[in-house]
Amino acid sequence: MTILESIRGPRDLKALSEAELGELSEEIRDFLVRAVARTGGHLGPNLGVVELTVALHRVFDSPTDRILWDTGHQSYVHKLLTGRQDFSKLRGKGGLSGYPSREESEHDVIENSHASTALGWADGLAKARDVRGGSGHVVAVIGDGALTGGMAWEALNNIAAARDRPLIIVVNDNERSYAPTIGGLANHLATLRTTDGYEKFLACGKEVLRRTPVVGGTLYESLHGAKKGFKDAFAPQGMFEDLGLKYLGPIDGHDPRALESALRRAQRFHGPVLVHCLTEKGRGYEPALANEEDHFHTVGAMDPLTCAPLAPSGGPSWTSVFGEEMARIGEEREDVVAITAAMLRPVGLGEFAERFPDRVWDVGIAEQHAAVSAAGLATGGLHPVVAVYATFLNRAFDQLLMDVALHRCGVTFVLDRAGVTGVDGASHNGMWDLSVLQVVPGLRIAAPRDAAQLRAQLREAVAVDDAPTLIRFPKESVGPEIEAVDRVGGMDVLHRARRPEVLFVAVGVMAPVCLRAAELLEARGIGCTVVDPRWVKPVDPALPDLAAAHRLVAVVEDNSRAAGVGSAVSLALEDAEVDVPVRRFGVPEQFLAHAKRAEVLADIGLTPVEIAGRVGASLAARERTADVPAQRPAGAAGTPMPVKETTE
Ligand SMILES: Cc1ncc(C[n+]2csc(CCOP(=O)(O)OP(=O)(O)O)c2C)c(N)n1
Ligand SMILES: CC(=O)[C@@H](O)[C@H](O)COP(=O)(O)O
Ligand SMILES: [Mg+2]
Repeated sequence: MTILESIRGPRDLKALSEAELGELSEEIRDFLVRAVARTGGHLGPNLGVVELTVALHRVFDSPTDRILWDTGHQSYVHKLLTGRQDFSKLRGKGGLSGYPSREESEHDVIENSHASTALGWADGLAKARDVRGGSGHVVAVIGDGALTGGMAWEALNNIAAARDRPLIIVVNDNERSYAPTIGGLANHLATLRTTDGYEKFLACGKEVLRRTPVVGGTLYESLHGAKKGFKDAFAPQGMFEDLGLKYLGPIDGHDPRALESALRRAQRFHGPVLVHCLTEKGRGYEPALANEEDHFHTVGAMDPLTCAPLAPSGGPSWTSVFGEEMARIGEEREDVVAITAAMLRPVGLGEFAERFPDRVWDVGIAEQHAAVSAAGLATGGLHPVVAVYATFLNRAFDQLLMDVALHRCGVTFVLDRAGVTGVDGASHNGMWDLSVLQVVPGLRIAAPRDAAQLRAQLREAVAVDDAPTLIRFPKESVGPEIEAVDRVGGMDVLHRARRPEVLFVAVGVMAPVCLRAAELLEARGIGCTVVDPRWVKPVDPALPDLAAAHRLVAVVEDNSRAAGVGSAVSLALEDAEVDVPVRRFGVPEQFLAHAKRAEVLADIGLTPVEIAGRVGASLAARERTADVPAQRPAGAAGTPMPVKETTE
């Protein structure tokens, strides 16, 4: 049995010797490379926190002491040490989540993978402990990237003010988000890193004094008092201390003894203390360290030796189509600029940045700032494109509403990973944008059905300079192009029956799903029209009249059913006094467990068979209550037959 296999919980760590700790770190790294190469996941971040996580669980007593993980993608080692060593289905249906999960363990607190929240959680937990007269430490581990998020500073402002409230912040400083972390904070952390000499000098001085009893002790106390002045002279006053936090560091985040010593010092401190740990993302795995792009922040399933992907890529991604078109637009329009929130390459801005380095900004993990800065850029005469993952735009809603839209700024938001993403679990699905953003006056939203539409709609969007525009597309490979057979208003008609009864409004990538559902219904004698509105907000003025020529409207969107495009279509028909029922198909108002995108879509019924079955049943139900049954050829499916299960 390996040492790792003998670890059933954090208690089993306490008795390990220094040599065993070294062996355990090696076993954990070996395990991570093999397991994550099999399933895909966050390899680089977890390789960087092996010794740190072991030290945390040796010094503190989780779950009495609360250990919080910011963003949570670096919690695999924490899971290994808290009784969860079956990584065979990591991020897969029924397997371990890729983030902390309360359902999995009492050691887990923050489940969402949205960065920069851990310090806020820590502030609240520490206050609750004190108000309730509780005990136990609150320890928040936050990355240098997550520390660039505004919420972290809102929390720091509160934490630092409570000089007598014990709270431990561990900064996991590996100098990277995906790419090297940007900004003044990163520069400041770099300055602090250079005070390493001060810490070593201090440690060495203490060692000498420790060995000279009595005199040494007295001398130590007097020197201790002088230490602050000494530190000022020899080490820059970190802004953390200026804020009122005790600063310990920089600490070698891969040295168990240094880590434990610093954490025990922090433990004894009767106020907020920040432990600045220096770690290496991807440590111990050469291919990760050599990967300049992101040190294997996230990897797909791959051969651990060659790093060759195990699954063949399914063709060009939406991200790559966006990135290529952005670069072409950048050539033609020198007023078009771009903003990323620490995800330049993941959102597809790599090529644009290479060609126009002065026209792209990485603002750190700061989506709110990205939106407000874009309002400034637009007002300054440029056309900014803000590229983020859909789920992360949630936190910039007010800035989009009150800074961009209120001032009618020509800003284009591009949401990658819109709709169900799947393996990253509940907090990563981009399933809220089409609902939340419905209420933004003047905002125009497009949902492309294929690559050609993405290119066209992106160009249409950047041509708008007096209102915000937004384009959203999913995390998957781009499907085959779907030609329109007609056009009604601004909408593409993708299919039209001779005697149409059902109008499918297909939002973006739901077009092929709607076309297949229409096929299944027509096999039962129910004629369908399928339209792709292209721009889903505002609802196309021609849609109510088109709907009026049908008996039922089915709106299908890869977004929450609540208050999405379906609701907007209902409102548009109501306003036009068109009394045709609308069935809304989308994502239920639930937090969806992690699984592959296709598995989740099947589980929530966003498949052609399910949709066709439910549309057919709807029609039948209306037939039963209608005065005059629809005239259909014999054998039509006015009387719904169970839709035979076909593999879609
Ligand atoms: C609000 C938000 N925006 C973007 C992301 C995407 N994201 C996940 S991890 C990461 C980088 C985190 O860097 P850091 O905090 O330094 O942690 P590390 O991976 O270096 O350990 C980003 C940008 C996110 N999780 N949350
Ligand atoms: C933790 C985080 O938010 C990102 O690393 C995310 O997991 C990446 O998602 P993709 O793999 O879809 O790029
Ligand atoms: Mg980092």
